[in-house]
Amino acid sequence: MKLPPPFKLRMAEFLGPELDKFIDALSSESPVSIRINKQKYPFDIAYKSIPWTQTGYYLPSRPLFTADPLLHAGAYYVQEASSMFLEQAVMQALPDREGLNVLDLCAAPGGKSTHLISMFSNNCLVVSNEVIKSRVPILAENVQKWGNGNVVVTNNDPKEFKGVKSFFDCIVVDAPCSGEGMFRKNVNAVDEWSEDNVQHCALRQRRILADIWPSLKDGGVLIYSTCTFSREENEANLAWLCEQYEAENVKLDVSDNWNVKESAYAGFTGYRFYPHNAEGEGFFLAVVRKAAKDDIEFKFPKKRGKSDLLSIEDKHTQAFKGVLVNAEEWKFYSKAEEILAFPIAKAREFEFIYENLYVFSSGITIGTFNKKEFRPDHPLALSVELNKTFFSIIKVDKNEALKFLRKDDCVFKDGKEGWNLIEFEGLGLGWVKKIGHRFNNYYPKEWRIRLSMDKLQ
Ligand SMILES: C[S@@+](CC[C@H](N)C(=O)[O-])C[C@H]1O[C@@H](n2cnc3c(N)ncnc32)[C@H](O)[C@@H]1O
Repeated sequence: MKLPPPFKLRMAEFLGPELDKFIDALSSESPVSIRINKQKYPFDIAYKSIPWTQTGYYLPSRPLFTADPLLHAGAYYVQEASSMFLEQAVMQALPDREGLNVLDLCAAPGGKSTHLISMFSNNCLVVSNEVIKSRVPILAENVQKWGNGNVVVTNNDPKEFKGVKSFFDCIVVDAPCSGEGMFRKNVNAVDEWSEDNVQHCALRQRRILADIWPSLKDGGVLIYSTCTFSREENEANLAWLCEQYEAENVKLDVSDNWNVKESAYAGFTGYRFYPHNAEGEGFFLAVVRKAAKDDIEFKFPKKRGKSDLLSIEDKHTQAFKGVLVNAEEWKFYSKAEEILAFPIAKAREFEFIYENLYVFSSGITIGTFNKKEFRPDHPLALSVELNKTFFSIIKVDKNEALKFLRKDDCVFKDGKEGWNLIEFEGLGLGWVKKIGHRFNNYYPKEWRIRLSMDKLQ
């Protein structure tokens, strides 16, 4: 790999005699790793575990992930190992995770969001935001596959969070960066690297931090990460943040065996992953806590904003309430034709997000009533809250699952007239509607597998 000389000089400053090892590591194979969705796949995993997370594993080689129906069912997420260190920041800085409001500000394609969702249960609200419109659908897809209903996917610029002041207990800023830590995985990042770009990224990151800071509650935690090594984009930005605002640096306990490097700069401590030390790509993470003032209770504004969300009175929910297990813990809403559900525990917060931000998808979309017929929505099939006794189930093998996921015409031995859930190894994949001998495949066309069956087998 031909590295830009000024980049090498910068790395020599950090690494000294270890520079050659670092450069050698950039020419070695990247580890392949996945993070398991324990709510969907609670089984023992035979692979080597990633030490800084309870649900991450290294695979011995890279399989054709597209050909695994379990990936499409949301049983796991393919994610770079270092970035799973987010779990340590959350677990250590927020040991009590009850009733919190959480924001993942730079969320697409959803690696950190799906990880956060696994750490914050239904009495918490998770807002998963992405500013770039074209990247929002893949984020929503990954969140929906993960299957939890306490999540709102939004499409807003950080400065548009102005109306959501002092609301979040935790904000994750996985900032757009110069990508030095991804040189091994993405050689284009090497060509795009320049000193100017590092400065440009650092300034953009400061803008993002300054824009979102007012949305963090007093005493709240901001977790900042990048996949780059430059000090300007990492410690220096956070030292600047603590200088500008009232915030303190939170230190984490890191085991020596993980080979994560604690870095100190201008009195600020962060955690660095170098590919020749830790088993993963280059990564940086640091945590700050906003100074706690006397009154840390968030109060909803008296005047409500506008929203297209209408709550459905309880007496009108009987026809579809049974589709969720523990339906009494969910509040039902209509949005245009659609019925959706959100945990009652966070219903007011959920409505507040609708009143203030541009919501792309949210909660569990249950379905629509068309000419009095209930038509289930795709996310319901993927939901961990689905009450399977409500539906007829067609269990499929791998071959049938792949055909279904390709949106091919399918014929099944079983199945009742009407809606049937397609299930692979106990996990919902989507819906078919049986009409006479025909099965209409309702897998979303934008999500379908595009590889041919012979390439998948
Ligand atoms: C490092 S990636 C996020 C990866 C994601 N957190 C994950 O774990 O899958 C940074 C994200 O920031 C978004 N982004 C780009 N410019 C931005 C800006 N000015 N403000 C906020 N986010 C931005 C990018 O579109 C990208 O999705």
